[in-house]
Amino acid sequence: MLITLEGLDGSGKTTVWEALRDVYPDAVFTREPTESWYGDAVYRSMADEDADSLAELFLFTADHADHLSRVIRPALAEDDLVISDRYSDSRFAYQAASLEDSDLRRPLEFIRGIHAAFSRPPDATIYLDVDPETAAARAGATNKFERASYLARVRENYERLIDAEPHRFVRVDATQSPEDVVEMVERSVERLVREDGDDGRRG
Ligand SMILES: Nc1ncnc2c1ncn2[C@@H]1O[C@H](COP(=O)(O)OP(=O)(O)O)[C@@H](O)[C@H]1O
Ligand SMILES: Cc1cn([C@H]2C[C@H](O)[C@@H](COP(=O)(O)OP(=O)(O)O)O2)c(=O)[nH]c1=O
Repeated sequence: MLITLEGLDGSGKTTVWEALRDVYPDAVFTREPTESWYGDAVYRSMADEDADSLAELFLFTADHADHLSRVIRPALAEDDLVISDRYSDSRFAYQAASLEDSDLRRPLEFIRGIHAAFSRPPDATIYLDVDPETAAARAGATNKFERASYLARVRENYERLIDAEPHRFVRVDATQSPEDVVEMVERSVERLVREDGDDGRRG
């Protein structure tokens, strides 16, 4: 089963991802951007204010393709629980915001279309919901994506994704204390894993 963690920068994904590691020691914990030369290329582009947004989309997507073949698909073939800190929804939300003012029509649909051809959608996605101002303040604006005005557009895209697939997402109020957020997420993951097991027995 593949569970992804999504949300704005500073929403607390890494904090809950670390906490889940203690609860599920046998699960595969992974993240995007990945730790690979593809991930390095992505970080290089992020550090460049003038990077072309379309080229940047394809760098992130190349990193995802490598992540799928090297980590995600092999782990799922072994029936492992996989928990990824960011995944394809980050591309749909962030790169659609970056490409909003480009010549590209309907960037979010375009990016989803590219992924539909090759990706493996998550079984469930925990969305850590926080306002853009809190997110930017927590993240410390260390990269070009961590500005409140940009994050506001990213958040709108996440809302569109949730509207399109309400059953895949679990929304957690990430303005609560870290302890409360971790507890909510742990309870949600426990339920998702249990329901997945029930399905398996029925199937
Ligand atoms: N619920 C929370 N309330 C307040 N601060 C938080 C909360 N969750 C995380 N933080 C702090 O915000 C910063 C970003 O958290 P992090 O888990 O790295 O978020 P992300 O991975 O989503 O960018 C860190 O300094 C972290 O300690
Ligand atoms: C995976 C992914 C990340 N991003 C952005 C979101 C973050 O600003 C940045 C990841 O940087 P990172 O330092 O890992 O931030 P975080 O801890 O918030 O995940 O890359 C995209 O724009 N598109 C993507 O597909």
